[in-house]
Amino acid sequence: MTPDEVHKVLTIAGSDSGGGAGIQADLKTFAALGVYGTSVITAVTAQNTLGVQGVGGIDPALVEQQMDSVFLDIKVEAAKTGMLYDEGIIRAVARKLGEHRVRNVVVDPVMVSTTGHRLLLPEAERAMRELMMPAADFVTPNPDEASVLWGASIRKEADLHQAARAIRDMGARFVIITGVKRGERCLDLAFDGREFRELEGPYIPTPNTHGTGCTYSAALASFLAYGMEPWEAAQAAKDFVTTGLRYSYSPGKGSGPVNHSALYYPGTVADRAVARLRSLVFANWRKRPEPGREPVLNLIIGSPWCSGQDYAELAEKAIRMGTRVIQLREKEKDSREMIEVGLRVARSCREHGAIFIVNDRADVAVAVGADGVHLGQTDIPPEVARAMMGPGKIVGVSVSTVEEARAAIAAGADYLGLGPVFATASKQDAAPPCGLETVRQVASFSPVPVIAIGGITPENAREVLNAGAAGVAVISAVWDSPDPWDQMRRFIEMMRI
Ligand SMILES: Cc1ncc(COP(=O)(O)OP(=O)(O)O)c(N)n1
Ligand SMILES: Cc1ncsc1CCOP(=O)(O)O
Ligand SMILES: [Mg+2]
Repeated sequence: MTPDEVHKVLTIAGSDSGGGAGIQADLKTFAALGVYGTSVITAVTAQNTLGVQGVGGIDPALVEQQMDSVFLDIKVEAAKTGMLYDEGIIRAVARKLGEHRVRNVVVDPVMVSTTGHRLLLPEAERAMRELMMPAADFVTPNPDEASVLWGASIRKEADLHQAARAIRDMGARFVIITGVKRGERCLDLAFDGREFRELEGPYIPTPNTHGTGCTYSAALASFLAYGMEPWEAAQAAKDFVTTGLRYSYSPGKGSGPVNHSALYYPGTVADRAVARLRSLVFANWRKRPEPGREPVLNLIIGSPWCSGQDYAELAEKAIRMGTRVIQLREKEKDSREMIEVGLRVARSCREHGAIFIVNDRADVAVAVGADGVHLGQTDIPPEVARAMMGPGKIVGVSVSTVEEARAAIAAGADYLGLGPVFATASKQDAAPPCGLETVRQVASFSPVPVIAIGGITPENAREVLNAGAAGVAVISAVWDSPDPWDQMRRFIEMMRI
C-alpha cells in the first residue's frame, strides 16, 4: 500500500467514553469507509448509553498544538469538526483551519447530546455562528441545531428553507439540515445557495441513534476526501448512516449508537444498500473511473453439475475469484451426506469470507452452521426457518411474480431469489420465465436485495443488474461450460466485481 493510495481525514471533536459518538464514532466511520483517520481532541466527556455524566474542555493552546502536529506531517484532504465546547476552543480551531488552508471542512455544530446534555456552552453559540460558519464548506445541523444557529424556532418545513438560507448567509458553502422525518421517510434538506435538494432515505425506527450526526459528518468528510461531488458525497453519507441505523444495537443499558461496521458483517453483504455502499467505497478506494456497484455473484453448487468433485474446493476457488455467496443446492444426497459436505463447504466460506446458504433444508443449514437458508414456495415458511435458525441468519425466498415477491417481503425474507428470468433447463418444475420487466418491477419496490436466477449468463448479467437486481445466482452457465473457471472469470469481469 503506497501512502498516496489512502485518503487522509481529520476529526476535531470531543471524546465519548461510551464509544458511540464523537471522536470514537468518527474514527470508526473513517476505518469503515477505508480512509486514514487523524484526530484532535477538543473535550473529554464521561458518558455511556445512559447519558453524559461529566464534561471538560481541553486547553485551546493544546488544541492548536494537536492541529499543528497533524498538519505539519500529514496531508489531510478533508476535516470535520464536532464538539467544540467553548469560545476559546472555537477560536483556536477556526484560526488553525485558516492558517493551514484546510479543504473540505465539514462543521457538525454539536450543541446538545441526544440525552440532553450541553456540549457547546451557551456563551459560545455566537462564536459558532461568526467563526465556524465562514470556515465551513459544509455545515450539517439537525433541525434543533439549525434553530439555534438561525435564532428562531423551526415549526414547519417552510422554516427549514428560511433557516438554511440564513445559515448560508453566515458563510457556509453547503447547508445540510439532517434527519427531517416525513412519514416513513427521512430527508436531509441540502442548500448550496442556489437550489434546494432533498436527499432521500427510509426512516429507521430504532432507539439506537447515538452518534448519528457525528457519523454522518465523518462519512461526508470521507467521501469528499475520495473526491466525490458534494451531492453524491452527501447522499452516500446518508446511505451509510441509514445502514448503520438499520443494523444498530445497544452495547449497554440505554440507547446504543449507529453500527459503524454494518458494511462488513456476513449477514449484511447480501443487503442491496450495503452492497451498493461497499462497491462505492471499493470503487473509490481503487480509484475506478466511476463508482460501480459491487453486485453479488451467488454460485450454486450441487448435483448433478458438481457430482464427483470436492464441493469445498470448488467453493474456495470460486470465492478467491470474487464469488460473494455460495449456495449448496443438493437434491441427490441424503441428509447425512448433505451435513458432511455442508460442514466442509461452510468452513471454506468462513475461511475465505463468503456467505454460505443451504437451499431447501433449514435443518441442514443449522447443522452445518450456514449463514442462511434459501426457501422455495413449497418449502417451510420463512418465519419457521427463522425460528429454527435463530437471529442474524439469512432467509432467502424464491419468487417468480410481483405478488409472490410482496408476500415474501411481508413474510420477512432477507432477500428474494427472483426467477427464472430467462429459460432454464436446470430446474424441472421451474415457473415460466418472468423476464427483465419483472426484475424491474420487483426491484423498484423491494426493500431487500433481489437476486436474479434462471438462464443467467455472462452476456446477460449486466442487463439483469441494470434492471435493478443486486446480484445473480448461477448454475449451468458455469458448470455446463467446457471451462467453468473461464466462465467464472467472465462473470466477474462482466459484473465489474
Ligand atoms: C438465489 C436463488 N433463487 C432461487 C432458487 C430456487 O430455489 P427453490 O425455489 O427452492 O427451487 P430449487 O432450487 O429448490 O429447485 C435458488 N435455489 N436460489
Ligand atoms: C434453481 C432455480 N430457480 C429458479 S431457476 C433455477 C435454475 C437456475 O439454473 P441456471 O442458472 O442453470 O439457469
Ligand atoms: Mg428449493
